[in-house]
Amino acid sequence: MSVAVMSSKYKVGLIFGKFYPLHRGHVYLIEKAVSEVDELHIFLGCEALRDKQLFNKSRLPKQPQVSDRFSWLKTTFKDRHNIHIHILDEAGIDFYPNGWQDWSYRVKQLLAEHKITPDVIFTSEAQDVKNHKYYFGCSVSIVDADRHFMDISATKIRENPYKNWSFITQSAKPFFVKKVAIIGQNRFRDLPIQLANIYNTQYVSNGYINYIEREISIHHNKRYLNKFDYIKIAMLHVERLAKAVETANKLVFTSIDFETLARYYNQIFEKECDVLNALKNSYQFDLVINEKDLKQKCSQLEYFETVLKKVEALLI
Ligand SMILES: NC(=O)c1ccc[n+]([C@@H]2O[C@H](COP(=O)([O-])OP(=O)(O)OC[C@H]3O[C@@H](n4cnc5c(N)ncnc54)[C@H](O)[C@@H]3O)[C@@H](O)[C@H]2O)c1
Repeated sequence: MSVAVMSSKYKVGLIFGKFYPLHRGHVYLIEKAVSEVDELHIFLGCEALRDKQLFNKSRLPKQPQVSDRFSWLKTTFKDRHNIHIHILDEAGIDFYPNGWQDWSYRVKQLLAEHKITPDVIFTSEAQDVKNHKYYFGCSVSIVDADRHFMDISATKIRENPYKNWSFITQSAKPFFVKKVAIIGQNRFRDLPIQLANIYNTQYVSNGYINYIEREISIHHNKRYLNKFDYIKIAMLHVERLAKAVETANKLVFTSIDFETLARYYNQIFEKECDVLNALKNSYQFDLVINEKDLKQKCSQLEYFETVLKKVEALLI
């Protein structure tokens, strides 16, 4: 039995965007567009000064680089073989909407380079239709101009990524996840687990901590962990954190940071460890709370409330 091959409305479609950051409204536009074309080309527009300005105006915890934005698109559409992603360097062109002529010229150069002849441009910006038609001479298809289907914009996400978390694509979320280390002993040790439960997210455990603390407190001659074990423990922790970030809900919690680990090493072996020191300086936690830095003689509830307040402040 032969299967009828459905023909697309258009052969080649284009989409332009900054994807700063990539959200589900963009994905809706792209998936809807690709159902009307044989091949879809997405152009990720980059302009260093504009991108920096957008970041400065935003409440994003760190600036997404071109490589991040490219990788969000690549990851999201990794199984969509007729979606092609290109980087469009917009350097030196007046910012939208003042540079249409130069901008379209730059786009046309890139299209020629890749031998792309567009039949249609997809956008949700009704005000751009006239210019797209004029400069590219092809059809323009408007998708959900009023954002009925996915009521979100990248501006809103930049203003508050945590409030708009559900709109950020799964591929982009790890970039925004904040890492929190809550360090302490006894009942303080439960706090990162409690918070992970409250925030419906991941706790990254490290079963070696109890061991290490025993080695510090009991000064016997026999050591169970050698210097290399410490490096292995640190690397394992980096790996576990990275894995947790992949599926975390805004935050990940753990009970050790690398500064503490380097200090323990120092105490035990009475020397510095270059690997742990490098990790301590390069690995960024967004919040580290150490029991010893908090007011002493607090009740468990007071500790809980103090720490919770600090964590809440990360998501504002
Ligand atoms: N320099 C110029 O004069 C000029 C002119 C035209 C275009 N441009 C460039 O084109 C790019 C346009 O980027 P942008 O700001 O539109 O990017 P964007 O990343 O905000 O949006 C990308 C696309 O997704 C659509 N979209 C956004 N939210 C949506 C939602 N909720 N539902 C459905 N669709 C949604 C937008 O309409 C756009 O078509 C930029 O790189 C800009 O510099 C520049």
